[in-house]
Amino acid sequence: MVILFVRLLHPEGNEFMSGRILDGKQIAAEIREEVGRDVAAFVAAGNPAPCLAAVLVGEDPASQVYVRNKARACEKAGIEGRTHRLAADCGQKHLMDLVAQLNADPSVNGILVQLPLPNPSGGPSYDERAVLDAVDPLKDVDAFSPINVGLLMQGRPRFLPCTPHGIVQLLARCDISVAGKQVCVVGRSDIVGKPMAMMLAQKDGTCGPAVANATVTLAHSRTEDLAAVCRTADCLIAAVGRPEMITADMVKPGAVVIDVGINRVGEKLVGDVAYDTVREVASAITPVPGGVGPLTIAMLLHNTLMAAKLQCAQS
Ligand SMILES: Nc1nc2c(c(=O)[nH]1)N[C@@H](CN(C=O)c1ccc(C(=O)N[C@@H](CCC(=O)O)C(=O)O)cc1)CN2
Repeated sequence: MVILFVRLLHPEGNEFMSGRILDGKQIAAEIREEVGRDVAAFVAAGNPAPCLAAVLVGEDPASQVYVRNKARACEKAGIEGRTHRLAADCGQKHLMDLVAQLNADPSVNGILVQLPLPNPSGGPSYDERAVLDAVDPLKDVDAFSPINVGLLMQGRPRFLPCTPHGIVQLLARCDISVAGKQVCVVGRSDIVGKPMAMMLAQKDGTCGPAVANATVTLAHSRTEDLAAVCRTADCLIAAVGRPEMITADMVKPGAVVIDVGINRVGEKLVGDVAYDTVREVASAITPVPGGVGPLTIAMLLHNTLMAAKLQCAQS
């Protein structure tokens, strides 16, 4: 892992550090290699290669990239990746039928439905919740089904949602402990914000490596004086989907800043954090691209192998 650690002199004379860059891409590569080795051992023990079915509805360019990258990552790790492409206007029933078919197919270990589902003008709208509810919890490698969300909530998770799990791995592998510390998660989405807050507040070891026991604040668009709330955080996790919304004045000096945002601004990809200026205040920060994003895919591979092992143990 490349760690940049540069000492600078502030124009006003205070010495401070430019934050260490947390290289998610490198850590994701390490995890993918580990999963690849575990897959090889699983297959060498006489099991079929794990199989992940990805369902892509419509032609959203970003979703196409993510699904393609997931298929490539599967292939490299020795996992069979199957992509099911449906037209944007295929309709709820068609999509539900495909999920039911994948649930029933014993050769499929993991199922994911790429989000967001399209919302074509004049076309059918989708009940996303109903689709995610329909995925067999034992194949739910995104951990979006109510059973898996409930198990996490109760502190006995089966699968961990990929992006928050990636962040936990990143912190652990960079030797950053949040135990007893103030963590502020900005954004209350079902995919990132809510499960992230839950995972960091759990007891040690509940969610993998010992990145837990934090005192968590879950902030959102209605939080009063968001800047002041953010400034209380030793670790600030931004998952709001608004380009460069977290500015340096919202960050406590020395805080660890994790940027989950991936926003396209013209040709450029930017996070939810104003990287250049926040880096001057933070002790460590994830870049965009190359931070949290790659970890999402690495943890999906991890979950797919786990699903294959679970199903193997049950048969
Ligand atoms: N079913 C799911 N849908 C979505 C999820 C998810 O976990 N499950 N998360 C996001 C999209 N996503 C994975 O699906 C994802 C997003 C970004 C990256 C990534 O590696 N980003 C790169 C930049 C890539 C680019 O050029 O766009 C980076 O940050 O370095 C991976 C996966 C929403 N939907």
